[in-house]
Amino acid sequence: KEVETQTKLANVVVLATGGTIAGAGASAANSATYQAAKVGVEQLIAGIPELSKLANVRGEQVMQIASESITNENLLQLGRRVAELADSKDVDGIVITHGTDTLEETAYFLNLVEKTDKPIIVVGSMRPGTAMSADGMLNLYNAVAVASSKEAQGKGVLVTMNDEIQSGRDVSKMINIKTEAFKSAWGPLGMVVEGKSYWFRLPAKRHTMDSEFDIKNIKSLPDVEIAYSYGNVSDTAYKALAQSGAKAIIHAGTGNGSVSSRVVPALQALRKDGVQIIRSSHVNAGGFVLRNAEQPDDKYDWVVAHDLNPQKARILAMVALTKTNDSKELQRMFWEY
Ligand SMILES: NC(=O)C[C@H](N)C(=O)O
Repeated sequence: KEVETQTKLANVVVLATGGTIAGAGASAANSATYQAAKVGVEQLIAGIPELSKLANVRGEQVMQIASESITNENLLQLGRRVAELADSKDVDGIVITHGTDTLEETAYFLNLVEKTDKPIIVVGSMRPGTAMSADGMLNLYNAVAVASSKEAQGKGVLVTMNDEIQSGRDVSKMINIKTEAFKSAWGPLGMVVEGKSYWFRLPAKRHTMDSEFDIKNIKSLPDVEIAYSYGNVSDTAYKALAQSGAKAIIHAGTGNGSVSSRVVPALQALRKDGVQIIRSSHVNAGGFVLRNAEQPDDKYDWVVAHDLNPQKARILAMVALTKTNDSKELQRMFWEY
């Protein structure tokens, strides 16, 4: 009987990349002062014996970094390893432990480029494992639970933080320090409680199997940069980014992705020089930028990021630019993904 149940367990691989979930502080009182990316994947898994009841879990250390330092090369390396594992008959689900600072970027990237129905869950923590009320253990337990469940198949890349199942496309780190840091403007997809998932909605945007992008065809990612807007902003950053070789600039705009009259002429000139201009918004709870509202995008040949925040817009722009440099095609992609 025992053996029979064992063989029915799903095979889940935990790919560890670092972050606070692998962090360690000097004392249990250090919930905010600690070093990220210290604990290895074997120790993370061994720290949660209950995982063995959910799945056959094995770990791989892909990198060991704080996620603010992740590079495009790191993204590609991780994406390729995920694709290899997803192609393997012996793997049913993949969990990626990750720092929370850029977790939303990695989750969205994988959501765009991984051609698989198998569950891919990205997870992190707000407190290191050495702190009182550390959240990593439960977040990881929940990630393995979702990764080993049939219901998670075909729902795109998911994020399990604070008992919630979020779409990797929509979710964003909205606050630091607090454990309820990850939110989506459109709400979570479900909840995980005691290792069981409860679903309430599905992602509406194209992802994974339904995506036109494939990590296997992406050799490198083009340089896409973000410029932040505010009162009294100048065009210096925009020009400097273009000069350093940016193929597209994400305008992290105020409000509806509005552009200061001091910056508009520079952006018109950069577009004429071939740089793609993509208007996003840095409002905290989720922007909503529409074409030709605030600025005549049709006339200037600019693109709008719609509800994607600047850092997610950068991810889609990089992936999209591997296929096309046509602004109309880029805009289509920004509506569909
Ligand atoms: N909570 C965290 O994981 C923050 C950390 N700086 C990281 O992203 O790696």
